[in-house]
Amino acid sequence: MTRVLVVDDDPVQLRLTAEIANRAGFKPITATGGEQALDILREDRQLGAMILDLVMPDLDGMAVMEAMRKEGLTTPVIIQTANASLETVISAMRQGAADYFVKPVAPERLIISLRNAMKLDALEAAIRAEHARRAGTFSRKDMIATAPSMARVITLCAKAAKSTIPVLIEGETGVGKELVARIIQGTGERAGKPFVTVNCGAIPPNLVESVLFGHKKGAFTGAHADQAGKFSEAHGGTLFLDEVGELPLETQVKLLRALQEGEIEPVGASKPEKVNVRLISATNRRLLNLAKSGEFREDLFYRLNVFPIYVPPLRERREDLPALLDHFTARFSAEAGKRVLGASPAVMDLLQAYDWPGNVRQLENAVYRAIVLSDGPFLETQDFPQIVAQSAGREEALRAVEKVAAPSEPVHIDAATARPRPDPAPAPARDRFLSDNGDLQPLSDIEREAIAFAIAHHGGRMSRVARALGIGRSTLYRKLHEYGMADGLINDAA
Ligand SMILES: Nc1ncnc2c1ncn2[C@@H]1O[C@H](COP(=O)(O)OP(=O)(O)OP(=O)(O)O)[C@@H](O)[C@H]1O
Repeated sequence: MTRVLVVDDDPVQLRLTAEIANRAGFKPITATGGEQALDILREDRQLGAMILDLVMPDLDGMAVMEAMRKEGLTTPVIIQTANASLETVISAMRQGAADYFVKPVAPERLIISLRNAMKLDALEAAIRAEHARRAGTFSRKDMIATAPSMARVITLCAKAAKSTIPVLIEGETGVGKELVARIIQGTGERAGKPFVTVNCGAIPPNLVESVLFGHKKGAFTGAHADQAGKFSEAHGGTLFLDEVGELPLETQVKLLRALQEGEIEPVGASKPEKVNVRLISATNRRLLNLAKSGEFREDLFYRLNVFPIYVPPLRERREDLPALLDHFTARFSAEAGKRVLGASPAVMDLLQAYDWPGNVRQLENAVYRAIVLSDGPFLETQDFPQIVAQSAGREEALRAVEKVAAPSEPVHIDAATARPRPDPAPAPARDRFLSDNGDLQPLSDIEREAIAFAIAHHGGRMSRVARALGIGRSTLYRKLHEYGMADGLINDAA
C-alpha cells in the first residue's frame, strides 16, 4: 500500500486529510511539524507523496521544501494552504510543488491530486532511467527493489561495482538480470563507457565465435571485410553475456582463453589482440548444474562465477508489485497518450495472487496491454484478461487436484536445468496470416485460403459457401476463376 505523508499542525485538519487518504487506499503517515516531516522524509525514501501545510510554527512548508531541495529528497509535494494568496502559490510551485489546494479540500480533488503527483513522479523516474540507460549511468534508484529479498542483491551490486572482477547473475527469465548488470556498470568506474549486450542463446552456433571475437576478411565464405566482434566493441567498458549457459563448448574454450590472457583471436586472424573488458554474465539455468552434467566447462564456470548474484523471482518479492505497477502504468500511459491514474484495488489483489512465471517482464507486458485496453482513469481487472484467465485456470486446476499432495509450482531456476541440451526450440505455431518465412501473406492468398476452407467445410455446396463468406454467388464464381480453382469444383447443390 502506497504511503502518503500528511503534515499539518492542526490536529483536526490532520486527521481529516489522513482519513481521506486512507479511504482512497493509501497508508497515511502523519507529522505535526516541518522538522518531524523532514525526519520521516529522510528515513522513508519510498513515500508516494506528501501533503504539506504551508503555515506551521516550527519549520513552515516553504522551509521544508527548501530543505528537501538541498538534501535531494524527491518525494512529490502537494501544498495545502488556508489562504490562497497567488504569491504563496507561485513560490510553492517554483520550489517544485506538484499541486496545491485551499483548505478545506473536497476529497475527490485531493485524491486526484495525489494520483497525479505520483504518476508524474513515476514518469520522471522512468525518463531518468531511460537517460541513465543511454548514458550508461544506471544506478540503484533506477531499480524498484524495496522487498527484503532484494536487499542482498542491492548490497552485492554495490560491492561488485567497486571492482572489475567477473560477475555471474543468476535468476529466472525476466527478473531484471540485465538491469542489475547495468547498475553494476553504471555505478562503477566504467560508468558511461560502452555496455555491450550479447544474448548467447539467440546466435546460431556457427556464428557465435565470429560475433564475440570478430573475423578477418576471407575467413569464411561471405566474410568480405574485417569485422570487429562484441569483445572489441566493449573495449574499455563492460560485456554482458546473457544466457551464457547456451554457449557452444568450442566457444567456451575461446572465452576461457580471453578471460585468462586478456586477449582474443578473431576468426581467421594470425595473431591475438589485447582487449580490456569487464565481463558480466547471466543465466536462467543454474550454471553449476550445467557444469556438473558436463554441458558447461567447469574451468570456465569457476572463472565466471567469481562473484555470484542471485536475483529472486517476482513471486518471492511481491512487496515490489505496487511500485512496479505504478512505474509501468506511468510510463505506458504517457507513451499511449492516455490519462490512466492507477489501478483499482481489485487489480492489485489479482496481481498479488498471481505467480508471475515470466517475472517483471511479464508484468511489464501485462501492464502495457492493460493500458491499451483501458478506457477509464483506473486499470480494472478486465484490462488484464490473460492474468484473469490464467488465475481462473489455476484455481480450477488446483480444485481438480485438491487431493494430490504435489504442489503446483511454477518453473524454478533449479528445475530449469533438467532440460536436455541442446534444447530444440519447438517450431512456432504458424500464424494463418504469415507465410513460412514470417512475412505477411498477400490479401489474395488469404482470400484464396478462406474460400478453399469454406468449400471444404460446406462440402462444395456453392450457395452455402457464398452465404457463409458473405458474398454473392456470381462473385464467388468470379473469384474461383480468378484463383484457378473453378475446375471440377463447381457443384451448385444447395
Ligand atoms: N526492479 C525493476 N525495476 C524496474 N524495472 C524492472 C525491474 N526489473 C526488471 N525491470 C524491467 O523488466 C524488463 C526485464 O528485465 P531484464 O531484461 O533486466 O530481465 P532479465 O532477467 O535480464 O531477462 P532475460 O532472462 O529474459 O534476459 C526490463 O524492461 C526491465 O527494465
